[in-house]
Amino acid sequence: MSATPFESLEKTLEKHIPPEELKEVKRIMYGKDTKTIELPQCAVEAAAERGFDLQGSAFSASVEQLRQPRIVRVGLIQNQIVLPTDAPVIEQITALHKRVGEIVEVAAMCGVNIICFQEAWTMPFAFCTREKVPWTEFAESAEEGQTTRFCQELARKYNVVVVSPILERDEVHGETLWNTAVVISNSGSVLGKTRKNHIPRVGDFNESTYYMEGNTGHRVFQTQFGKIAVNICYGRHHPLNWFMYSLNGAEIIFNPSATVGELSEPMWPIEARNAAIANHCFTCAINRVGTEHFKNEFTSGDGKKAHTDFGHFYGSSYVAAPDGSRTPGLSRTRDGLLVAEMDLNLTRQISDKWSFKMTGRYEMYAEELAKVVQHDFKANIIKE
Ligand SMILES: NC(=O)NCCC(=O)O
Repeated sequence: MSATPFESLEKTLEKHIPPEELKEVKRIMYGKDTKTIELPQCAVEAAAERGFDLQGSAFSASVEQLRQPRIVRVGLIQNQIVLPTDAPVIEQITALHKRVGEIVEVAAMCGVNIICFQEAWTMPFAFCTREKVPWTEFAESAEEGQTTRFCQELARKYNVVVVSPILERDEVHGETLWNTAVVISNSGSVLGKTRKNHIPRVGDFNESTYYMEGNTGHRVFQTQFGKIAVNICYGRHHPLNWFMYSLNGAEIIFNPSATVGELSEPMWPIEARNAAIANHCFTCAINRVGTEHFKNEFTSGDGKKAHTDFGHFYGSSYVAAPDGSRTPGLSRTRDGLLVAEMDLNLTRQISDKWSFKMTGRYEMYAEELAKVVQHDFKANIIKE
């Protein structure tokens, strides 16, 4: 990182563009303006004291004659690891529980109903190393692990749905490891789990060393606050992955991620936002923050010199709405909590306007895709 870190795109635009032009720039780049939510003073003070970025934005929707608004507040948490990566495993996990717990407390002050953490939130993103030890020791049972028990307490205490993405150890199936999001109801019970479908094979993201492609399909969780799904990290590059969650009825799709500036930053503001537009739903993109250093050097066979860090995880978590609008992003460099208020009625309102689900030619795609996946498929190219 440079000496003066680039804090966020929004801050730079606000600093350099005159107000009248800024309005137009934002209209084109960010869509219909979101409203800043006035958050309680106690939350603002706690965030300042605890050293994290706190932002609140609300999306607007039309008032309908036959349905009441369905207002939901979601909370997105992005954070750095707390201890060095060579600290004892249990101490690293406990320190992360403590840090995220104090941010969740502020989310509760802000009236958040559903909260989601970043991908593999209880550990450093050690998958770059390809070392098994001690990283596999961070894996836990989705149903009974200490992290799930911790989240159950949070859910009960604050009446909040918790989406907790962890490295899962599946003892029932021969200790298989998975990249899993556990969904905990606001009652405190484990509603279920959903696994990452797509494993990256790019740069230092050597994740296939650790866990397998998910086998839970595109399940959607009916919560008290709406129907939610979780498309974990690399799944955001796969439009059909978002699409399938949406076909199963997801109104909000969370995308807990871990990705670095050099690899994906220009794609970040586009992909989840495009998914919200294409699927008439809300999407929540969450990325971790900071640079994580490892004891042993590693390479990824890409010609780069051996190194001990992944690069900078750029945070910038945001929420996008089906009308194409989006919130400003959280900081690129600091821990943060983004509170976004939405009326879920907007999903149907935009669906009625643009009708992508009606105009999509699914039967034609299904027929053609069935042929494409055959080993003897021949591309449909007409030649002279
Ligand atoms: N964690 C993960 O899947 N990262 C892959 C890199 C990216 O998707 O930008």
